Amino acid sequence: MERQRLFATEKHGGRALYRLHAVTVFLGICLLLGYRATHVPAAGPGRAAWLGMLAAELWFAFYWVITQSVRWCPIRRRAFVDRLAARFGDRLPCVDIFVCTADPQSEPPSLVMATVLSLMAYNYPPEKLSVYLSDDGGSILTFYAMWEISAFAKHWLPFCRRYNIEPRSPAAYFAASDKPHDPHALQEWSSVKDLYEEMTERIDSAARSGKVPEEIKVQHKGFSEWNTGITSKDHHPIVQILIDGKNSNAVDNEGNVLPTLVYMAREKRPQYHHNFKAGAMNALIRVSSVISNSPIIMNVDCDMYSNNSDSIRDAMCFFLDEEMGHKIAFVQYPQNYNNMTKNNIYGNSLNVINEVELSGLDTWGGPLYIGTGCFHRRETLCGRRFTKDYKEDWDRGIKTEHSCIEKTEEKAKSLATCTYEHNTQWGDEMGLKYGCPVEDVITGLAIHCRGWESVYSNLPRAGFIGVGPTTLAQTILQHKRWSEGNFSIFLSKFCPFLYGHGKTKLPHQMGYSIYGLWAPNSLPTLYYVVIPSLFLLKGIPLFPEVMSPWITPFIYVSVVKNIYSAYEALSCGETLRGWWNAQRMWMVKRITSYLYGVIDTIRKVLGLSNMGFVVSPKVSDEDESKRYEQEIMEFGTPSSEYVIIATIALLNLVCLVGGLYQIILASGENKMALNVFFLQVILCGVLVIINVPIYEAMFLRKDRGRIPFSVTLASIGFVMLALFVPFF
Ligand SMILES: O=c1ccn([C@@H]2O[C@H](COP(=O)(O)OP(=O)(O)O[C@H]3O[C@H](CO)[C@@H](O)[C@H](O)[C@H]3O)[C@@H](O)[C@H]2O)c(=O)[nH]1
Ligand SMILES: [Mn+2]
Repeated sequence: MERQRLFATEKHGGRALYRLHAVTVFLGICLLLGYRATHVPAAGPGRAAWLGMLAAELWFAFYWVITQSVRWCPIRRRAFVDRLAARFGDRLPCVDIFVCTADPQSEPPSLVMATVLSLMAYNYPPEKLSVYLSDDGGSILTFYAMWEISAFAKHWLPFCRRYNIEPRSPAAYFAASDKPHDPHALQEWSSVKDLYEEMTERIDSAARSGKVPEEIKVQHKGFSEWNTGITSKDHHPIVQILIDGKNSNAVDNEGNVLPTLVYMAREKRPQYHHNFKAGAMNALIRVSSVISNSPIIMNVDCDMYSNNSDSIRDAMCFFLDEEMGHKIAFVQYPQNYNNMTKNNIYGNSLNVINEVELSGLDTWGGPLYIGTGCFHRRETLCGRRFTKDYKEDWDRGIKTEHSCIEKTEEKAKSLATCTYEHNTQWGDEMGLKYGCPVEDVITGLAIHCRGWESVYSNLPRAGFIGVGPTTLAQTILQHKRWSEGNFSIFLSKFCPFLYGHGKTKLPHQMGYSIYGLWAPNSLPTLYYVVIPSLFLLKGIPLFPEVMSPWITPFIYVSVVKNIYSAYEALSCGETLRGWWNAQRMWMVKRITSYLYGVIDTIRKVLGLSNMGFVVSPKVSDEDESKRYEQEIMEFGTPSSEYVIIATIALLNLVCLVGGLYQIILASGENKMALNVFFLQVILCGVLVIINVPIYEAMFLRKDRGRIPFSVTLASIGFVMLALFVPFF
C-alpha cells in the first residue's frame, strides 16, 4: 500500500482569470510605452521631462513584470498532523528554539518572557524541546526574568495542557480569555492568573528600578555573573542552564518533564564587531550544539509568541514526509502582528505578502527566510549542500547526557567568545551570513542556491504573532533597514539573477528581486509625484490628450492595476480604507525609506558607511498609542523624512490650485485647455487627496503628533525653490 503523504499541496483558484487580466495589462503597458517612445516632443521645454517619464514608466513596467512571478500560480500547503501522530507517535525529532533579544528598554523583559513561556508550552514531548534566549543586552534584568519564569513554568505548562488553551503566551491568553464557568476551572484559572500577574509585576518593577533585589540574587549562582560591573557592550560570555531537561528532578507540578531552558549572553567587547542578530544566532547554534544539539532549529524574534501550540508538529509533517521531506531545508511561517489597527494606518500589516507573495514564491522553490517563525535543519543552517543521498539523523540530540552542568556551561561559554569565529567560516559559509541588514534573507538565498527547497506554511490559526511598528518614524526606519538590506543583496555578488542563475528557477529569482528592488523604486516614484504636477503648473503637457486614442492604455493600466490591487488587499483581509492607507504609505515609504535605502546602499558600496541595525521599539508612550488607536498619523519631532513628505504634499497642492486656476479662471493666452492636461490634473488631484492627512498634520492639528512647524517652514522653502528654479 502506498504511504499517505504527510502534507498536501493545492493551487490557488481563479488563475485563468488572473492571467487573462495580467496579459491585458501587459498589452496596455506595451502600448503606453510605445506611445511614449514614438511621441517624444521636439527640442524645447518638455523634451527632457518626457524622456524622464519614459524612463520612469519603463522601470514601473519592469517592476510590474517582476511582481507577476509570485502571482502567476501561488500554492497552499496543508499538513496532516493526525497522520504524523499515527505514524510516529511521540518518536519525534528534538527541536531547539532560539529567541533573540537585544535591549531591555525597547524590548521589556516581561514581553520577552511571555514569548518564551509560549514556546516552552508547545504541544510536543517536553524532553525533546530546548528553549534558548540570546540576550544581546547582557542584562541582569532579562536573566532575572528568565529565572522567574523557570519557576512559573511549573504552573503554566500543566495548566496549558489540562485545558488545552490557545494561545500559550500567558500575556495574550489572559488578555483575551473569558473566565471559565466551571468553578473548579475558575479557581485554577484565577490562581494561575494571579501568579502570572504577580510575577510580571516583580519583573517590571525590577526593570523600572534597574536592579534585582539582593535577597533574590543569592538564590541562583547565575546572578554572580554580573558581580563585576559589566555593561551591555563589554562583558564576558554568559551561559546559564536554568532548567536542565535531562535532569530527572526538573519536573513541573504534576511530575512531567520540563523543557530545557538556557540563558545566553555572548561575549561583547568594544574592539570586536558583534554582527547584530546574525552574530547572536550563530553563537546560539554553537552553544546549543553542546547542550541539546537537536537536528531542527526554530527561531523567533523576542516579541513573536507562539499562537498555535501545534506548529512544531505541523513543521515536522514537512520534514518527515517520505517523498519531499529530504529536499526541504526550512519551513517558514508568516509574520503576523496583533497590534495593527483596523485600517492599517501605516500599511504595516503584511497580509498581502503573507497571503499572496510568500505562497507565490513557494511554487518556485520556497519562501524567503524572513528571520522569525522559521524551522531549519541544523545541518543546512551550518552550510550543508543538498545531495540526494543525504540522510538526516533524526535521533540526534536524544541521548546527550550531561555529566555536569557546570562543565557543559564552561564548554558552551568558550563557544560564545568574540574571538571564536576568527579564521573560521562562521558568518560566511556557516550559520547566518554577516554584513547585511537582512541577514535572514541572504542566508535563505544561499541555502536555496545550495540546492535546497523551503516550504511556506500559513496555518488557519496563525503560528506566530508579534508586534509591528506603531508610529510613522518606526515604520520608516524598519523599511529603510529592509529596503537597504535587500537592495545591497541585489547589488552584491549574491544578486538573485547572477548568484541564483542555474541554481534556482528564473521566477524564483524574480520573486527575490521584488524585495531587492524595493529601494530603487524610490527614484521613478519621486519623479512621478513631482514632475507631472510641476509641469501642469508650467503649462507643459506630458500625457496624451482626452480625444487621443493613446489615452486608453494609460487609463486602462492605471485603473485596472489599482482595482486589482484593491481586490487583492480585500481578499487578504484588509479594509478598503486600509488599502487606501497602504497606497499613501506606499508613496511615503518610497520617497523616504527607500530613497534613504538607495543612498545608504550606495554609500556602503563606496565604503563611506557601515552597516547598522536599529532595533524596533516594542512599546510606545500613552499619548502616541492613543493617536495610533484613532489612526491619526504620528509625526511629532522634526526629521528630514518629514520634510520630504511635507514638501511633496505641499508642492502638489500648489500645482493643482495653480493648474486649475489656469484652466478654469484664466483668460487669453494664459488659458489652458482641460483636454490637454486631463491626466495631469487627475494625477495631481489624486496625490492631493491621498495627502489630506499630511495637510491636516501641517496646518490643522494641534496635538503633539502634528508636523512640527519647523518642518512645515522648511517644506514651504523647498516648494518655493522648486517653483522658481528654471528646469530647462
Ligand atoms: O544586535 C541585535 C539586533 C537585533 N536583535 C534581535 O533581532 C530581532 C529583530 O529585530 P527587530 O528590531 O524587532 O526587527 P524587525 O524589523 O521587527 O525584524 C524583522 O527584520 C529583521 C531583519 O531586518 C529580521 O532579523 C527579523 O527576524 C524580522 O522579524 C529582535 O528580536 C532583536 O532583539 C539581536 O538579537 N541583536
Ligand atoms: Mn520586530
